[in-house]
Amino acid sequence: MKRVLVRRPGPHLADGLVTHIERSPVDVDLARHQWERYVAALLSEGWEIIEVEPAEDCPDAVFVEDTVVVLGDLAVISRPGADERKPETAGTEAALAGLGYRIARIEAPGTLDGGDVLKHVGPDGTTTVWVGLGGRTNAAGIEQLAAHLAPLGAEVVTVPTTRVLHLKSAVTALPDGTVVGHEPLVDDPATWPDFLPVPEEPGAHVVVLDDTTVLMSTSAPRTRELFERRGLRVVAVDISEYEKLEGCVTCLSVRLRG
Ligand SMILES: NC(=O)NCCC[C@H](N)C(=O)O
Repeated sequence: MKRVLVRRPGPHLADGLVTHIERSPVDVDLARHQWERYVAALLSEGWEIIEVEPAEDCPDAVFVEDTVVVLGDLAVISRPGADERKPETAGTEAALAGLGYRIARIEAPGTLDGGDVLKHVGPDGTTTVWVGLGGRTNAAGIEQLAAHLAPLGAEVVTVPTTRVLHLKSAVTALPDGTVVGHEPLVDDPATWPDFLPVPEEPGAHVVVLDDTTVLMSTSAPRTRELFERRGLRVVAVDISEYEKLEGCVTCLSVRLRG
């Protein structure tokens, strides 16, 4: 079963947080249209869409990835590092509890954003979870996540993240586990022995749709070519209005597998 959580953008999207880049005006109507296209791309790739109830007072709620870490039958509800985003988690918890997931929570003083969590299941079935320690996620949050995931056999590895908002703003993984990133934004590429540098910052962000297909932004055409030369099929979507808010393709959804 391939299901994916998404959350419709609200009316205050343009007021979303911006930390590492200059603020530029967001066209909310265009952003709505881009979100519909993003969801349509997932649907046409065979994913069942599950909408989390909108959180209209939270400008950044569309970045649903930050509110949860899902592994197996467990949903660890995050405690976002930015106070403005803390109310977003209730809707995500309700949606996942409704789908039958076991619920655990990151508690104070821990903070953790789902965008800091990169998971990979190796060919031998071992799960590695790299977690960015930086602006939004603290050591207590990582310790709690590790304790929640340990019974599921996952190994949690802390990765200092200072140059971008979240670990997954810097690196993501291709279907074969190769970790890709735009080197100037990666604190220590040597963390991953098979690190693959990509020529564009948005090229660092992929959503794995199946063993040979990735979803990525149209704003990284040279990286797209690089991936296609490696034999990957690429589905590209324009998410310019979300990129102005330091969002990327990964943060607009949470894939639920199995
Ligand atoms: N996982 C992600 O990359 N999330 C992007 C969140 C962007 C939002 N404007 C924020 O600063 O929280």
